Amino acid sequence: MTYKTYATYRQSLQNKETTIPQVVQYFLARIEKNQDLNVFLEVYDQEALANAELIQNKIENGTAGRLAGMVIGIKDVLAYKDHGLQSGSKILDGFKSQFTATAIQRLIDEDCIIIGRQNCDEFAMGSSNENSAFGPTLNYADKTRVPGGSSGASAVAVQADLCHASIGSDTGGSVRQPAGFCGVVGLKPTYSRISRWGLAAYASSFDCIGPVTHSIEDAALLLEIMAGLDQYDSTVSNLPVEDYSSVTSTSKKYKIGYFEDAINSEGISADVKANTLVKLEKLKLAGHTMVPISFPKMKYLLPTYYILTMAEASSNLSRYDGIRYGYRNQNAKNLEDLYKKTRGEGFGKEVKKRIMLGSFILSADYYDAYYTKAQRVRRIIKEETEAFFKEVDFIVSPTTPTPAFKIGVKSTDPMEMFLADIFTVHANVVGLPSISIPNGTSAEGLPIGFQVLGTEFGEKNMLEFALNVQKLV
Ligand SMILES: NC(=O)C[C@H](N)C(=O)O
Repeated sequence: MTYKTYATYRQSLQNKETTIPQVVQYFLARIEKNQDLNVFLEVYDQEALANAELIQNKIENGTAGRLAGMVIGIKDVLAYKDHGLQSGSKILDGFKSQFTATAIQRLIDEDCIIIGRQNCDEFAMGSSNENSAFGPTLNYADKTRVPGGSSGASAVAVQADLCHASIGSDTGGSVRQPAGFCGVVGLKPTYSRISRWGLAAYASSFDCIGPVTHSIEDAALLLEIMAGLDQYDSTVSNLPVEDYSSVTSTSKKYKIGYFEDAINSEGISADVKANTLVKLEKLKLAGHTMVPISFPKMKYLLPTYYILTMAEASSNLSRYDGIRYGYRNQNAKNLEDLYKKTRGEGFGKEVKKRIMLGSFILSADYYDAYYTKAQRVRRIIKEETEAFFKEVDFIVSPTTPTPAFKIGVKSTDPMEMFLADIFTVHANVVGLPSISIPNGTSAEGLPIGFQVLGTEFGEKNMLEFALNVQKLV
């Protein structure tokens, strides 16, 4: 299907070149045909078709909302009332949401169509989508490779044309890293820009909801609709939501920082390095001032991120006790046995590992050595990053050090797997907005991503700059 941006599709609806029911039928057929990708855990076909009819009528009588007929898939960590929600885990077997996430409700209120829920790493813990209780999702560019994670299926859904856009979550790169691996756009807003109400908690001081789209324009539009104050999440910023969707490309000149040492380091594959350097050169030729930044503390990003997220996860996931949600072991002898058996059987390996490490990090004897120290380092990195932004307007990097890797090659080596997040975790550690946009392919035809890190609540400028980067030839 030819779909560039929601605006062009909306135009074709207004011009009666297509109808919403036709579009939904098209996606349902694509989903059916591409089942081997293992993207959707559940498809809401009948409901989507019924909504398509209703919203088509609204188009015809002029009452349709801003997203009329946009077909959206949601990652299996987002609540949608009366629909299944399992966070890619067996422990939530049979669980149905009793309310809808604020971000999703705002999209529905604008007449989008939710087509189904998408596979992901269990509780969003992973960088390859291999940690799902429902099996791995395949990258559409090469089915022997991972799509990235944890919102891997959300990225493949857009890449393989199974829906117009997806809504994922990004705790350490979970939207941007798969977007980079799949050649689509992934946006993580400033922490607290979008309400987390209805997002299954992983690491609450890092978690952000974000869109995966074909275009920067659609990412801007979805952000604008999802963002802003919410009575159910007191951490949401009260800064006014800007009109992100009005951004257009400009010829403004900026000061652009880049981590020279990281781009030239050994861990970066030759094709990622080559495409990134070409982009930096084009930015320079376009008249921007390129500023190499030295960031020796970059090596502390991953340890800080993983220590703090595991600590938060061990606390957040204590609620899955076999009593309140989903799966329950039926042969337990007493309450403690019920907890043990349910959690032992319900959680997968990666989640158990992180709960155990997180509990250790928070234990009385080690709290200061790990948790307190990591919080201090987080603060130092935040201050240092703020200092960078006194000198530059944006910081750019590849989204990932390599293109998508083969299924299975990193699943036995956690350090290797964590390294896939080296460029993306920075934004989450310091709470800043960041976007991944496509930056060509490798010699083997695998997508490569380019990442922009912006300033706090500077989404509008960042989106405008991303459009300018995309335009460079
Ligand atoms: N959730 C994320 O943002 C992905 C990250 N790789 C993690 O496992 O924590």
